[in-house]
Amino acid sequence: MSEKRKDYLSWDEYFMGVAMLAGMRSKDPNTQVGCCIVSKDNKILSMGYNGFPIGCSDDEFPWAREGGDPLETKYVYSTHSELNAILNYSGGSLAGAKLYVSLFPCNECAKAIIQAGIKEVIYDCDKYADTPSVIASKRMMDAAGVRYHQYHRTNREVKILL
Ligand SMILES: O=c1[nH]c(=O)n([C@H]2C[C@H](O)[C@@H](COP(=O)(O)O)O2)cc1CO
Ligand SMILES: [Zn+2]
Repeated sequence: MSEKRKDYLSWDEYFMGVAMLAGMRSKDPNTQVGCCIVSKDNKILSMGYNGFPIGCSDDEFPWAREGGDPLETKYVYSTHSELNAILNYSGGSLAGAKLYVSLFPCNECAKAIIQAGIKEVIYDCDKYADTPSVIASKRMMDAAGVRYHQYHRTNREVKILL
């Protein structure tokens, strides 16, 4: 009798992989972030990546990180992957859901995560851990009882021919 496959993706690999794939849609030249929101029973509810809002052209709005004029940087225009994933959900409540994201959520996304009732955050990179934004984010999630932990990389390489 043939046995079941052994090298299938774990739930964590699957959802973080989906988050990373969503991030590949980002036009941000410096940081591409992807997010996947999952129900308690492991069903994908929503996805998102960082980009400008609908109607704000990727070709007309600025992607610069710095410069004298803040209005000529991406920061005042880009919607973060986590907020996009929350806003993309049209199915009702996200209460009790888990959120997979390739970069630790900032303080603004933490507010949205908490208010949406999301209870667990699984993140990959935490490259802005020392910034006030991420420190504030962790403080709010700690206070609100949102658990967060880093994704354990398995270093599995996934090859998809597109
Ligand atoms: O939580 C986040 N989610 C998210 O989507 N982003 C996006 C906003 C920007 O487009 C980009 C950050 O750009 P940069 O690393 O160049 O500062 O990542 C940034 C954060 C910050 O942690
Ligand atoms: Zn954010």
